[in-house]
Amino acid sequence: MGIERGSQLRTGSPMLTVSGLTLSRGERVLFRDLSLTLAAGEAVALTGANGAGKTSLLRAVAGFLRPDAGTIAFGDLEPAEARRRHLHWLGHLDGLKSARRAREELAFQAAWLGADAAGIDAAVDLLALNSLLDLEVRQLSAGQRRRLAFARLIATPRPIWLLDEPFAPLDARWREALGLLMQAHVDKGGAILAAVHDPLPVTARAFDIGVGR
Ligand SMILES: Nc1ncnc2c1ncn2[C@@H]1O[C@H](COP(=O)(O)OP(=O)(O)OP(=O)(O)O)[C@@H](O)[C@H]1O
Repeated sequence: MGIERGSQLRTGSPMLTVSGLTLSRGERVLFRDLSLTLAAGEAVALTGANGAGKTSLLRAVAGFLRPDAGTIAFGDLEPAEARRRHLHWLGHLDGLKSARRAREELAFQAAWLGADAAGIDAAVDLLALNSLLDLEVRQLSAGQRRRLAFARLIATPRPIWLLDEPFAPLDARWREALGLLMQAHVDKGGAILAAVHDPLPVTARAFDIGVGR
C-alpha cells in the first residue's frame, strides 16, 4: 500500500509550512507569530501545556479555524485541495457515529474518503478489527473506538496525518502497534503532526508551543 500517487512526496521536501501564525480563541490570543515546517518523511511531536493551543493549531492546519494572521501552505498544492485529498485529521473526539455498527461506520468513512475494498481489508487486518465489526460503535471501548477511527488512515493512503493525542486511550500493546504504523507511514515519505503529552513511539522532532494559561 503506497501513499497517494501524484502527491509529490520526496523525503525532506516541505509538505506543510506554517508561517507567522497568530491564533485566538474567543478573546484570548493563544500564540503569535508561530512558524513550523513539516517535511515528507518526518514526524513532529507537538507538545505544550494544557490549553497552550495544540488542538487549535491542528484545527487551523486542517482548515477548521481561521487564524488572525499568518499563512498555512501545503507545498505546491492549493490549500483547499490539499485539505480535501491529501490530509487525514484524527481528533481526540473521533467523530464516529455511535449507533452504527463498526462495519458500517468503517465502510461509510472509507467510501467518503475514496478507499477501495483492499484498503479496508488491510486496515481491518492491521488494526485487528475483525471481531469488533458487528458491534455498534457505542459498544466499543475507548481504545477499540480509537483503532476503528485510525482504520480510515490505513484504508485510504494520504500523505499528511494530523493527529490529536492519538495514543490517549490505547494500552501498551496498541501504542506500540500504532507507533509501528506511524513509523511505516513516515518511512514511506508521509508526514505526521501529532499533539501529544507523552513521547511519540516514533522517530520524531519535538515542537513545543508554550505554557498555556
Ligand atoms: N470553542 C472554543 N471557544 C473558545 N475557546 C476555546 C474553544 N476551544 C478551545 N478553547 C480555548 O483555547 C485554548 C486552547 O485550547 P486547545 O484545546 O487548543 O489546547 P491544547 O494545547 O490542545 O490543550 P490540552 O493539552 O488540554 O488538550 C484553551 O484555553 C481553550 O479553553
